[in-house]
Amino acid sequence: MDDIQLPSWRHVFKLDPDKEISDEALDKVCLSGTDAIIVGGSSGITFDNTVDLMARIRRYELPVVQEVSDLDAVVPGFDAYLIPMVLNTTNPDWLVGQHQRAIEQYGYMMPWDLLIPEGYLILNPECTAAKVSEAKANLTKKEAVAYAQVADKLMRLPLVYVEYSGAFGDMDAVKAIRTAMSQAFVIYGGGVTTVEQAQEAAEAADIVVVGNIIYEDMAAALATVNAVKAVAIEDNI
Ligand SMILES: CC(C)=CCC/C(C)=C/CC/C(C)=C/CC/C(C)=C/CC/C(C)=C/CC/C(C)=C/CC/C(C)=C/COP(=O)(O)OP(=O)(O)O
Ligand SMILES: O=P(O)(O)OC[C@@H](O)CO
Ligand SMILES: [Mg+2]
Repeated sequence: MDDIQLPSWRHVFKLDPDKEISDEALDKVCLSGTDAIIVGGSSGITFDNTVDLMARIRRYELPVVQEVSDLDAVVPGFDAYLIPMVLNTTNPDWLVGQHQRAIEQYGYMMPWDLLIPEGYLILNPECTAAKVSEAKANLTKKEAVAYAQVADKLMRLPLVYVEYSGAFGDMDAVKAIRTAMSQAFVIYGGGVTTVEQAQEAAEAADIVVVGNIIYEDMAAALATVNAVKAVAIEDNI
């Protein structure tokens, strides 16, 4: 984690291997001033489409990390691997089950130093990740904060990812989660499409992730970089 200086990240683009992106568009994303690229998605992720995207991003200097959502699509060569553990899943397979099988399968070849576990809190019941991981995503603010505290204070995970993929979330809830953390950084992702939303998210979370808008409106996506970085956030931990 030290090697990729994740605590200094403020803005990150998430690229989906299952979606087409032209070389020209990728150039804009990678030279945008964002702090890093996350490669991941919740469906249609394969080894081949992930290798292809990683190789194209590797031409640039910025860090590139894979968010693992399918064991068959783990690709060597990323700077680090984000490992989601879905805190509010109703099926332990998405919390520790697949993880146990992955560790058993990789054995001594597991690059432990490159793994960054993230307590994944999915708060948009309509998003693919919620459906895939059987998450109970309709939570009150109090319930959401308590889940995040499980990750931070009991599991001591370095990251809590508040996921609203596809919809702009409740920034009061994100702020309350961040305030309740003792050591975990809070990543926010979901529905950031405008400068105003980027600013609001940057006031609430340590790191803001921007995904879908890249494929819909490149200018709007690029504008989120400076919008996030212009917001100073006080150290929380
Ligand atoms: C030699 C070498 C490099 C080895 C690597 C070894 C390695 C890294 C092994 C993996 C270790 C490990 C413990 C893996 C865990 C495996 C695993 C599959 C865990 C479960 C992941 C999980 C909980 C998936 C559920 C869905 C989810 C939360 C996905 C991630 C989030 C995401 C990308 C959401 C956004 O998706 P998107 O497609 O944008 O969604 P929309 O449709 O809503 O836009
Ligand atoms: O695609 P969007 O809605 O921007 O969300 C970003 C990210 O949190 C998805 O995992
Ligand atoms: Mg997406």
